[in-house]
Formats: sequence, structure tokens, C-alpha cells
Amino acid sequence: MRSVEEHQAVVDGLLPAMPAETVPLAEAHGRVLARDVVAQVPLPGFDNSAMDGYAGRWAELAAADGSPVRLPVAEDIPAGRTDVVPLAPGTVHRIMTGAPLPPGADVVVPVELTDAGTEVVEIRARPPIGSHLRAAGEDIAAGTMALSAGAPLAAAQLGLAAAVGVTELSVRSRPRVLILSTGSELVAPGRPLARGQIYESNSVLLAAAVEEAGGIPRRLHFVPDDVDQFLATVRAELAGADLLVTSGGVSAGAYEVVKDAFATLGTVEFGKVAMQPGGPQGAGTVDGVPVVTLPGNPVSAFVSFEVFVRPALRRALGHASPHRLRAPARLTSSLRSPAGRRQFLRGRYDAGEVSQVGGPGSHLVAHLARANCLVVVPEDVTELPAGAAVDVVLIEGALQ
Ligand SMILES: Nc1nc2c(c(=O)[nH]1)N[C@H]1C(S)=C(S)[C@@H](COP(=O)(O)OP(=O)(O)OC[C@H]3O[C@@H](n4cnc5c(N)ncnc54)[C@H](O)[C@@H]3O)O[C@H]1N2
Ligand code: MOO
Repeated sequence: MRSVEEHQAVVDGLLPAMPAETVPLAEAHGRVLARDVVAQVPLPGFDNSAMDGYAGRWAELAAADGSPVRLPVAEDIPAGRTDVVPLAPGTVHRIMTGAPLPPGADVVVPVELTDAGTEVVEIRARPPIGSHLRAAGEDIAAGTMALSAGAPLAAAQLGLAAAVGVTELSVRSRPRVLILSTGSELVAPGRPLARGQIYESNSVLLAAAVEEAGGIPRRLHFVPDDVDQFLATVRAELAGADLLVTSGGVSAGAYEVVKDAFATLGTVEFGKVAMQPGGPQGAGTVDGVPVVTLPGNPVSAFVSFEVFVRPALRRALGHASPHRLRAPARLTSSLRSPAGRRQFLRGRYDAGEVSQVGGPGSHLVAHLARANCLVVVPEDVTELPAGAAVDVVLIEGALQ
């Protein structure tokens, strides 16, 4: 039996790094940066005011006895003013948030501490020297790294790229992932069910998981447990794909369509991985296209995708951190786990505590939908009391 790490390495090895492409900034959301972005301008770009108020010389803004001072307002500097007028001694400039600080000023007095005068202003209180100033380059200096290759591009990263004047970004191409569910019991949602039939759900689950991992999913119409039909679908659709993910048909039954079909096509190898759920797994290539075969139970398909496919896709996308965030947590109740298997139980994590959501059954998709983490129980642990420390894998958040 393979370990989790061994099968992860096999799946990782199937997926080469995706090539880079250049896209306009607005289309880079959710992508992974392929090349470092160096700031061409500093941020802030110039010394400026953090408040609406008056720029002045600190030493001139208080009388010896602490009473208010009155000073002429020599200039009005709204944000966007581009000429440079130094602050003459004995005067202040009215200044708005984000407007350039006049040379000579060393403090901004917020308008609330004045009488808001436009010709002459009364300064009623003096903040400490240097208050309400934003220094050029204090956020990032020109010529330094703004974003490094491997960064996922979410709102903040795109905002920074725009702030340093970038119009397009080099990102990794998104892998095209085919998804093929198998099972003669499957019926498309929206149609009536006969006894013994179920709605096909894995392809929707896996397509969403592919998208969240950064790939472009394409759901193929599911096929029954019929080797010829399965092979015809695979042969017709495989060209141009970066990965094929199948669900179902890989355990020990009499009609294991995926196992039987790939015995005649490609190099897909099947075996058991020391984990639960997700024991039966397969991986290999067909016509040079990587293939990963996931077990059909919905929770098994989800967990297998999380453990094997997601990190491989993210590594191929050049992600600096291909794995989910993990957190240490205390169990709110005791649990049991099979010996020799790493168990990934569904849980809800909050503030350092985790509660199990449903039992270990890999058909419990409603419980899966309420979970926000997987509770990882190591292979050599069979029992844990309430309060025991465990590791949880946080499964919420597409780009984390
Ligand atoms: N004798 C043994 N039986 C089983 C073993 C074993 O080792 N020996 N392993 C069990 C484990 S663990 C799993 S997981 C499943 C994996 O089986 P398959 O990958 O062959 O999947 P199926 O038999 O096709 O389906 C399992 C289960 O999931 C439902 N399913 C399948 N596809 C979908 C879909 N697209 N949407 C929704 N639900 C789906 C299916 O109806 C079954 O209930 O095998 C165990 N058995
Ligand atoms: O290992 Mo199966 O994947 O439990 O349900």
C-alpha cells in the first residue's frame, strides 16, 4: 500500500509546469504570477498629507503661552495639484488628503483643530512634529519587488500592481482539466429517479474544485459502467487536455469500468493509498495526458482531489504555496481512527477548536458541505480524547 506522500509524488510528477502568458491586469484576477513585478514608482509617490487640514512649520504653530496662533493661508493644495510651491516662513498651506506636501512643512494640522479659515487660520492645538505626513516610498521603494512569481493574484495584489502603474501581468496558463464520472446508477439532476439510481454530483463538485484550484474544468457527460463507452469518450475528448480526472469505477467490484478500461489503454496504475477516505486510487498517462482516477464516493472524490490533485495543479501553476493552510486545533470530542490509515475527517474549526461534522462515512456529502476543514489523524493514531491536539486543513477560500 502506498503512503499519502508517495501517491502525492506520483501525481505531482505527472503535471509539468504550465507555460506563462501575458494578460491585461483586469483579467489576471485569480491567476498565479509567473514573473516578479518590480515597482517602477515608489509608494507613496511623493510626501503627502494624510489628513485634510493645514501644512505648516511645527515650530511656528504654537504660542509660548500655549494660546492659539493665527497664520495667513498662503496656498490651497487640493489632491492632484502638480506645481511645487515651497512653504514661506510664517504661513501655512491649506491641504487635502493625498495632496503633495509643500517643501518646508513638517506637520499637518487636521482641520478639526482649527477654525477652518481660508485667508487666515486659527490653529487651536498643535499635533506632534511629523504628524499626518505620509513619506514618499514608505510603503514600497522604486526598484524593489512589489509581487514575486508564484503569488496568487487576489484583490490586494491586483490593487498593488495597478498602484505601481502595471497594465499587464505575466501569469501561468490555466490547466484544462477534463472530468469524467462513471456509474450506471447515475442520472443527471432534473430528471426523475428510479429506485437504485442517484443524481450525478461528483462532476459538479470536481469542476468547482478544479476552478478553485486555478484550472479550467470541462465536464464530460458521465458514462455508465461500460468499458467501450468509457474508452470512446476518453479517446474523443483527450486531445488538448492537460489532465483527465475520473470518478468511480476503481475499487474491487465486478464492474470497475475505469480500472478495466485503463488496463487496455495508457499507463494508469491502480492501488491503495493508506488513507481514509480515498483508499482506492490510480494515476498515469494516456497518450501523454496525465490521468488521475478518483474513487466514486463523493467525500472520497473531494478528499482525494484535495490531497492529490489540488496541490499538483497548484504546483504546475507555480504557486509559492501549493498546499492549503493548516492550523493546530483542540478536539471538542473524542474520536477513533483506523490503524495504518491517515484519516481526513470533516470538521468545523473556529478559534483553535474543531468539532467533527458527521462520521467517517465517505457518502456523507451533506456533512461535507457543512465542514470548513479536514481533521487530519495520523496513521499511527487510533483514538484521541476530547481536548487532544490535531492538525486541521482549512478548506474554505479559493485562493488561500
Ligand atoms: N470489496 C470492496 N469494496 C469496496 C472497497 C474495497 O476496497 N473493497 N473500497 C471502498 C471504497 S473505500 C470506496 S471509496 C469505493 C470506491 O469505489 P469506486 O471508485 O469504484 O466507486 P463506485 O463504486 O463507482 O461508487 C462508489 C459510491 O459513490 C457513488 N458515486 C459514484 N460516482 C458518483 C457520482 N458521479 N456522483 C454521485 N455519486 C457517485 C456510487 O453510487 C457509490 O455509492 O468502493 C468501496 N467498496
Ligand atoms: O476510502 Mo473510500 O475512499 O473510504 O470511501
